[in-house]
Amino acid sequence: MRQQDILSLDDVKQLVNTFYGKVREDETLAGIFNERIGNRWPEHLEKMYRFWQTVLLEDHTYFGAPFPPHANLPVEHLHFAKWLEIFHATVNELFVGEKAEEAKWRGSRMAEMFQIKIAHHWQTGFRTVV
Ligand code: HEM
Repeated sequence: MRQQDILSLDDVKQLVNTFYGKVREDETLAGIFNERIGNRWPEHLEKMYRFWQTVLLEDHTYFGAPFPPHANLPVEHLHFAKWLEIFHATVNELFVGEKAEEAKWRGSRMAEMFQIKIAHHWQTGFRTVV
């Protein structure tokens, strides 16, 4: 167990690899991820390193739009609750400090925002993906 903050790209990689390792074994989430990602896991992980590197280390390497790939996923509150449970547990297991808190805070805010956008997306008949 390492108890230090998330300070480098190697730390970000460790967080992302450990998190998605657990996701891929979780009965609620594994099927949803595998169905969409198929054999593109290496690319997905690379993208997520860049996403969290941008958020936590202020190294701007991610230029995507996070929401659109989630708009049509078969997910509801219970999936986001599970995502957050695994993400928070992974951060707590590996890191401690300001960036570790920020990672959990950011994950929670994004999960909240995605759920609001997904609800809106369904209500408006799939017209909005922004
Ligand atoms: C129920 C919860 C979630 C599920 C099932 C889920 C699933 C996925 C899947 C399948 C992809 C890959 C899409 C593709 O490449 O075809 C993806 C991409 C991504 N996810 Fe999630 N996700 C969830 C929650 C979150 C949360 C809370 C965050 C924010 C921290 C997040 C951030 C991202 C980002 C940044 C990408 C890459 C977007 C891009 O293509 O640029 N996801 N997600």
